[in-house]
Amino acid sequence: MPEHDGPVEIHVGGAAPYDVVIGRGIGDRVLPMLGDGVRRVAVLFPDGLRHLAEPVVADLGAAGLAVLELPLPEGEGAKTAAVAVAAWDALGEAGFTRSDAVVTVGGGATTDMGGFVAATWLRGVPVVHVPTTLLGMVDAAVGGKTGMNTAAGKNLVGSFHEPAGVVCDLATLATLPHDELVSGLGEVVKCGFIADPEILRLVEEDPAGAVDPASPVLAELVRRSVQVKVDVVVGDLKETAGFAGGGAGHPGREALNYGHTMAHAIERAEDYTMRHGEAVAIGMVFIAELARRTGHLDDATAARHASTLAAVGLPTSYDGAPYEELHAAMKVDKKSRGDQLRFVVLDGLARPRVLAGPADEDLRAAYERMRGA
Ligand SMILES: NC(=O)c1ccc[n+]([C@@H]2O[C@H](COP(=O)([O-])OP(=O)(O)OC[C@H]3O[C@@H](n4cnc5c(N)ncnc54)[C@H](O)[C@@H]3O)[C@@H](O)[C@H]2O)c1
Ligand SMILES: O=C(O)C(=O)C[C@@H](O)[C@H](O)[C@H](O)COP(=O)(O)O
Ligand SMILES: [Zn+2]
Repeated sequence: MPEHDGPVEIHVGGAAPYDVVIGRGIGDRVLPMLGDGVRRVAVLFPDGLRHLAEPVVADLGAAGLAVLELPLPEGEGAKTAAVAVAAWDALGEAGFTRSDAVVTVGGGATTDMGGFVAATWLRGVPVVHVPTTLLGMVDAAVGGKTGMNTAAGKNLVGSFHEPAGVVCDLATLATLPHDELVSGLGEVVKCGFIADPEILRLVEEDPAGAVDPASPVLAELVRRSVQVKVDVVVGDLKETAGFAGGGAGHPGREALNYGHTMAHAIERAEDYTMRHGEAVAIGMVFIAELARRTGHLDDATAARHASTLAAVGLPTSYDGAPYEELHAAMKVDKKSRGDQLRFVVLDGLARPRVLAGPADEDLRAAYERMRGA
């Protein structure tokens, strides 16, 4: 996406179609996405990002909409039942009806919680997402997965609720801390491995550009990653294709969970203090080794995981929790069926498939590789 070009629009088809707009200085695209009938809007944002929410609030107010500002706790602290209850109470007090809507401004934690509030209030009101992290733009804000964590694990409560639109304003990335930008690259690289190897080439060719919020390389990575996500979710919004297919063919939406079975276990072991994209990076190194050991993936493609992730400063090893703890946490992953763990592995570059019930010996060996052993 060359710098001089205008915004790019990626259409998401299906029963509730919407657009993802990617560009710079495009905050004014929120209002038209809300539609004509909307009278009131709740804007949810982390308290620390008030400066990014304010222009959106002002724009909606200037158009005559009544705006209810709902500041949330920072980051993962927003994804709790208590925060959902507080938001529902605020909407109830303000008398929000089905002609009202939600707008989220923030990272993936904000779009997950704001999307969940929109999905559940009156069984669903429209939501427009304005992701302000790389990870939110390329992944969390697109595709309609919403939710929160429980004591048992990551994202265990939620629903599918597609947004009415997504506005990825690359200008907001200017204030994003470097480590947060790098974390988003975890999901970008994931898209490269599961579907679009050109992403890997771009990252490997110019790792400095990949982590520069002003670079055209990053803009192109956002565009390509959003396209990967859109292509997957339009075919399998509710993530049923992989199980229905018995593991033999493309896993449908479960492909987007590449690296996540271990990643979510690590995040829980770390009490959600590790960034999601960092955990996904480590989880991909784990799963690449499992795929290699079980005869799915060649040595070079498996090794490429750690080298590409390390090139942009992502972690590739983790030894903070014992195998037994991580194994127990992986069992509550949504891909599990009964006692059987199911993973997304690669049968080769950009060829995802499901691996069900791998041998404990292989899991332990992949865990040892992940520990850097
Ligand atoms: N629903 C999905 O499909 C999906 C996909 C991927 C990830 N997720 C979820 O997304 C979450 C991670 O999202 P994230 O990586 O965006 O983290 P995050 O939402 O926790 O944001 C990270 C930090 O950056 C701050 N921040 C955000 N934008 C900023 C900006 N422009 N300038 C300065 N600071 C800014 C936030 O306030 C926060 O402190 C996880 O909970 C993960 O499970 C969901
Ligand atoms: O959109 C999806 O589907 C994904 O799996 C994208 C993931 O990057 C994301 O972290 C998602 O929230 C994980 O979903 P979960 O169902 O494992 O909680
Ligand atoms: Zn993820």
